[in-house]
Amino acid sequence: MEGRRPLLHGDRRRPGQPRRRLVLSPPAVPRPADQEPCGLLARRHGGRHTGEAAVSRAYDLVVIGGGSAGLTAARVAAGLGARVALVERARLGGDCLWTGCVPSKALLHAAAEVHAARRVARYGLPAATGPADWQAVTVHLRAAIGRIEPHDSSVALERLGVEVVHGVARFGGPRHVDVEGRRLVFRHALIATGSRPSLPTVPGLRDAAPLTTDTVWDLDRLPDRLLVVGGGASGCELAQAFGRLGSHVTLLEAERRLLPAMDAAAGGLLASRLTTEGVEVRTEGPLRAVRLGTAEFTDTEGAVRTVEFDHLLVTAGRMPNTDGLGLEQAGVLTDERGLIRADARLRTANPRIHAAGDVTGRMPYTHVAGVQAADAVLGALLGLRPRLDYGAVPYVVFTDPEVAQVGPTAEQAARVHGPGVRTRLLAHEEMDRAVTEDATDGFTQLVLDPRGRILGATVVGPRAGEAIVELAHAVRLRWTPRRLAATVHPYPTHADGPWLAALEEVHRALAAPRSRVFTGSLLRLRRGVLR
Ligand SMILES: Cc1cc2nc3c(=O)[nH]c(=O)nc-3n(C[C@H](O)[C@H](O)[C@H](O)COP(=O)(O)OP(=O)(O)OC[C@H]3O[C@@H](n4cnc5c(N)ncnc54)[C@H](O)[C@@H]3O)c2cc1C
Ligand SMILES: NC(=O)c1ccc[n+]([C@@H]2O[C@H](COP(=O)([O-])OP(=O)(O)OC[C@H]3O[C@@H](n4cnc5c(N)ncnc54)[C@H](O)[C@@H]3O)[C@@H](O)[C@H]2O)c1
Repeated sequence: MEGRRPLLHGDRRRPGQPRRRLVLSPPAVPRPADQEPCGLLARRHGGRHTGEAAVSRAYDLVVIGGGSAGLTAARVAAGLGARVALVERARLGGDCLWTGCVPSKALLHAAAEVHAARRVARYGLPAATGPADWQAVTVHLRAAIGRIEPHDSSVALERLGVEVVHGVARFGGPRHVDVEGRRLVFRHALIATGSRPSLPTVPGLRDAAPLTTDTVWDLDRLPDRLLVVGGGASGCELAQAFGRLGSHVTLLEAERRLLPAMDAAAGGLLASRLTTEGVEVRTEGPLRAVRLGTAEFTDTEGAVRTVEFDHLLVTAGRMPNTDGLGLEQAGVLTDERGLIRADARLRTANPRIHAAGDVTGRMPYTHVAGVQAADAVLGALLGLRPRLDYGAVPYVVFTDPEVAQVGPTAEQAARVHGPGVRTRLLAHEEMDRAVTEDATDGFTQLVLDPRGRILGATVVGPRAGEAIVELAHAVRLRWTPRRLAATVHPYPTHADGPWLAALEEVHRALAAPRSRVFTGSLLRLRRGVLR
């Protein structure tokens, strides 16, 4: 949809909204086992255990799941004046707050500081050596979570007029959800139940009790030898973070490169950076078996290789939380992976029920979950037809260097648009800000369609996550590099990458033989006039 409204689509926090409560002493990261039993919660929130479900007045919207998608949906719907209930079985805040974006970015920040401290000898200061203090690192992670959590809390939602219902939700029919003995009748419902880590079927893997992104935060000490299985976004971020903190890390990826879904050069560049930092990168083949602290995989030549580890962390993808939801009773369909089937407006097979977030499998990121949720609410409650342009949604892997992408890679674009697709590459040796920071391992690449419009882009380097934003504008608005180049950028910034790449394209176009005919004639004419 053109002209999106930022307030409705803001995902985590509305601009300018004050934080309501500051947690001064960091809370422990609660585990599911620490949570109150559902029965107690159900009683506290008005459920009755009489055998018969207690039926409430119909809600305009019942939201199932209190993660990035569900929270945004509830806030937007309450803001419209709707009668909203949000059901959460565990902790409000979902994956992003407790086990995803927030702890992983806090961990990467701690690791970056440790990494910098190890490198200060070149400025005449004593360099830090040895492993970081894991307990101190987790204090930082918990503090970050603790400062964001109040915004996502029941108190904050209830202040907005959302009724928060604690317990496991299950559809009992096409128009109602049952929660711990209570029946919530709805005009519309939103499924925002998210996803969880999936474990590949590998002999011995489950017996090895692998860590996942749900549990790695509960480690009580820094692993000595950590094997990370899966070189996607989670695997790369966590491998680099643990390596910098002092673990000996092996990163095993089934495909031939890291971040296989992203630009090939980006994955290669990240692999060489991780290797330089001491991470053993094995992009050779899938994990085949695990036994007694040893993992087996087959290398590119077909030979069986082994890696020894103390801790095993599996980051090999995620699966949707759709089992046990009573989808059949609700008339909602899923695909073979369990993802909710929904149309472009996020309506499921039951038009009263929408879906948003990871459970849809479409770009599983927090910012997408929030926008989908807001769109679904506007569609359900107001009959509007917002439509997210997924081709213009940027995403970022927060390693050092950051890897940011919007739209298709050159390979993907060529498959759709044919041989007329071109790229314009700017190596970051050409970018003075990168030179001043000794961070020239990176590049900005524009992917241009046969008509010369910006279809996609990759940025690898510091602050790539910030630099990609203007390229997302360019993709969404179908800009040419000339259009992008017309805005003057401050010097020297990391935003220079997109600008210099666009300027390079403009200058090359000016120097092309066809343009030279025109510029040459104009020059000769002006020489004649101004003799
Ligand atoms: C390590 C890691 C790092 C990440 N980093 C980033 C990042 O930097 N940027 C980014 O954009 N994305 C990141 N992500 C992805 C991001 O966390 C997810 O895309 C996002 O949290 C999905 O939100 P959601 O609302 O769809 O699901 P969730 O946050 O998973 O919320 C779903 C909620 O539904 C509840 N629920 C499930 N079933 C029921 C039921 N039957 N009844 C009641 N409640 C139920 C769950 O308890 C949960 O709270 C990261 C993910 C991981 C794993
Ligand atoms: N910065 C971010 O925005 C960020 C960070 C982390 C995670 N996430 C989100 O969380 C989701 C999950 O991330 P993820 O990294 O777990 O999943 P992913 O699907 O992105 O990557 C999983 C990787 O594991 C590999 N793999 C699968 N089975 C394997 C095996 N048996 N042996 C070796 N390798 C194997 C796959 O080839 C793939 O590269 C992603 O979809 C992503 O959107 C986002």
